[in-house]
Amino acid sequence: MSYDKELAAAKKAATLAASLCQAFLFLSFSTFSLMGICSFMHLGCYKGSILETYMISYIYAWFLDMKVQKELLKSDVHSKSDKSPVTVADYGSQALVSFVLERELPTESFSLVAEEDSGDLRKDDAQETLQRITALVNDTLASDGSYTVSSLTTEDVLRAIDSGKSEDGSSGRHWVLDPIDGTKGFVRGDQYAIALALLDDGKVVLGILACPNLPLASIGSGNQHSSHNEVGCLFFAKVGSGTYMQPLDGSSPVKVHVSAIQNPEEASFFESFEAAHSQHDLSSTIAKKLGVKAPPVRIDSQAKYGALSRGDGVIYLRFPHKGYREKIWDHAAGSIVVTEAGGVVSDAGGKPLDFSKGKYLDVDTGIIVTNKKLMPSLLKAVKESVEEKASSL
Ligand SMILES: Nc1ncnc2c1ncn2[C@@H]1O[C@H](COP(=O)(O)O)[C@@H](OP(=O)(O)O)[C@H]1O
Ligand SMILES: [Mg+2]
Ligand SMILES: [Mg+2]
Ligand SMILES: [Mg+2]
Repeated sequence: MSYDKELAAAKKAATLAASLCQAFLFLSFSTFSLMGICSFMHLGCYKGSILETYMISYIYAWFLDMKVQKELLKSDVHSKSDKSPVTVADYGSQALVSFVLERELPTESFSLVAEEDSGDLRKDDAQETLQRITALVNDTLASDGSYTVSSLTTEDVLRAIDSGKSEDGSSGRHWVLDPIDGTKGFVRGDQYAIALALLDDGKVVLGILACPNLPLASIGSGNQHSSHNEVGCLFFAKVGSGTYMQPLDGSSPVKVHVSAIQNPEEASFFESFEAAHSQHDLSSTIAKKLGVKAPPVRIDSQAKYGALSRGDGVIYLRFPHKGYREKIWDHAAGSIVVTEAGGVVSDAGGKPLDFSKGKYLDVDTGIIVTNKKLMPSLLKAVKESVEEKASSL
């Protein structure tokens, strides 16, 4: 099975969803830039040329932005029943990916296991939000121009969000989508990813990670905010064919490989930015035991898998706090991106991840990722550290 058609469709869907997300952030920024200009002129500062005024206003607006961007985004950030955040862009991205996959693969039956659903958007008080989502989807489709569709209605968008809705991944083909992975990072202006994978009979056969804020250059030394770096990476992997990375603007892909570092003293490791998502103290004990010298590189989302697949770091450690159950959309795309680049992804007991059991991914204690050479010593350090932590409680 080649999965070439599916890969092309998935790349297109994830790339368009990435544009939607960036447009959402840009619009948020522009709204406040405009407010900045208006406030500046209102304050009676209009004395020089139009250009000068514009430039000074822009700087003024930029300062204003820095202060209020979080406030602005709050109006488009909602809280789900589990208290986790979801934004207008999460829903828009899911609707768009679902729309593009169905358009590009009309002859295939469509089954989608995705993070979001339309439940909250069907409530009376969500109508304004639903309209903003619909406008964002329509604007993205219009600026892409590939599909001759009249504008989608709010009902079309609700239908697209729930289209193919499925929880069963044990047999047949199922798309697995996280429309924005790392929503907290997205809202903060940090890393996030659109993560899309295809399961065939319970196995991940292709995966895409669109990481709009990830520098094209290595973030190995933790320079994810470097202003010299161009950003926007698309990672893609197909079973048996390796992993590639290309700029999100569409330039040529290059094949990537995990780092070959075997000496932990030269290795750096990734973990979640959010301490609530992973036990940082446990990772630190493991790293020390292993002999890792570098401090952790903490970034949001499956951008960690992407960065590891191209050798920016050597290890990714994820140990959710007790009671949390991992979901397949948080790891399906990332895991194939790393394994096709030569890495290994397992739970803390060394078992491969099993994506065939529906939306949950039940793992022993946590998820660990590294290259083949380092995995045995990492597993040993993990086992000892987990036992030590358990006996100290
Ligand atoms: N208490 C918790 N423990 C572990 N993971 C959690 C968590 N709460 C939320 N998450 C998951 O962590 C993901 C982000 O991963 P990371 O910490 O690597 O950035 C979230 O994805 P979403 O942002 O798609 O909801 C969410 O699924
Ligand atoms: Mg979420
Ligand atoms: Mg996620
Ligand atoms: Mg998400």
